[in-house]
Amino acid sequence: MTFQVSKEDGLYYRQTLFDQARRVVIKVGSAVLTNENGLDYAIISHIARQVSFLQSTGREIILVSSGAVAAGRKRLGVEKTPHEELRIKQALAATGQGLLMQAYEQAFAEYTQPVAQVLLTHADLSHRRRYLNVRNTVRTLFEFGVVPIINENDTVSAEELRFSDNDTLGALMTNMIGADMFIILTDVDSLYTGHPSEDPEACPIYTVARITREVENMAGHSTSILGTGGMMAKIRAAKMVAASGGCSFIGPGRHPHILQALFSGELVGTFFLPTKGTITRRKHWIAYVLKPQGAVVVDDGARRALLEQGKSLLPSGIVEVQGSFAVGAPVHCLDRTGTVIAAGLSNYTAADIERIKGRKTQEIVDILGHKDADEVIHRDNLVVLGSGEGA
Ligand SMILES: Nc1ncnc2c1ncn2[C@@H]1O[C@H](COP(=O)(O)OP(=O)(O)O)[C@@H](O)[C@H]1O
Ligand SMILES: N[C@@H](CCC(=O)OP(=O)(O)O)C(=O)O
Repeated sequence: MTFQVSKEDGLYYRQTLFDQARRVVIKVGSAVLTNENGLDYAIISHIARQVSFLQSTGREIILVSSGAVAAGRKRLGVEKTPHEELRIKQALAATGQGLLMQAYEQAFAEYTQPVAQVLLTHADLSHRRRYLNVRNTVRTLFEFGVVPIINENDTVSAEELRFSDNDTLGALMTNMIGADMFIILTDVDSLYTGHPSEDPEACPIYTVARITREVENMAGHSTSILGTGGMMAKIRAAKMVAASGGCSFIGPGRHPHILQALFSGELVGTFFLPTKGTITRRKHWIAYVLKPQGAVVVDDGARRALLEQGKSLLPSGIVEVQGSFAVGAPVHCLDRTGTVIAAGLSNYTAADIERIKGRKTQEIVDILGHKDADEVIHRDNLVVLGSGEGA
């Protein structure tokens, strides 16, 4: 299996990279934080102890915590239904978030560790200024020695503008603050080769060197009873972090000493190494934070130019435009099979691309009566996402 490294190499990477990690994002799932009685105070207390210890070693820690909906559900006695309305979830989150923070405040107080609540919506990260504001606040909290506890602001997040899960939110925070490590604590010991409760032959993976299609396919669609994102969201999140040069870990959040075990280099859970040839934070923001407002389908020549030659996208390589978008909008580039191969910011509106697609750069002025740029997407604003062949 090409995506893995040997146990010995994996151990070496863990010891070195955990030792070097100064900024760490730790995401804890609902499946870890809650039990049949609501919030699991014993687990929250273990997390507070371990995070306070890491903080005392001079590291800066962000906690991304789920659990508001699950805690609110228990508090109000609302049973989970298959297609629960968003407004119900939002009301449960509003009820549970206070309980969650109260539990953290108390648990961290044992270690005189101050904490802060930060609730975010996707819109907060997709506007560059708001994104920078959040980053400044988090940095200031670090200066004060505070552990920020982040969750999605579920009460105001509209369905189409959600992060979709806290694994994604955690990966975006990791990149935003330039953390070296993203730790995902969940209710399984590690990533398994197949869904552990459906595939009796599934075995644990220790180190993933590269997140290939094979690795992505290991994740089953289902989540635990309480979770939202499932393993698929965790692998996607690890891929985002790897692309900007960080490491990720997926492991058992109920293990009372999991963070100590990890930082002393024990072989637990699944460790994802950074990908070589990483992208800048700005490009990461373009590719992963912004939601695409449309797409352009490119021909085989343009596909090669983007994937193999690091070129900009010219109108001549475009065969189709999808959606309606304005100048500067984030768009996806698809190959002829419909696979997303790149993301970027468009220099032209969808309507203008419709008119100049397949035409030479020199013809743009004659067709549109103006020319804002030679390229539809300049390579400075373009991020290659994969070849669609196991990348
Ligand atoms: N290949 C796999 N390896 C491990 N767990 C998997 C796999 N595929 C699917 N899962 C499921 O993912 C669940 C963890 O995700 P989730 O329920 O969203 O937890 P959390 O609340 O921690 O985010 C596990 O309980 C398991 O049911
Ligand atoms: N924001 C939601 C959690 C959403 C979520 O991603 O949950 P999970 O899959 O348990 O990490 C809450 O606080 O309940």
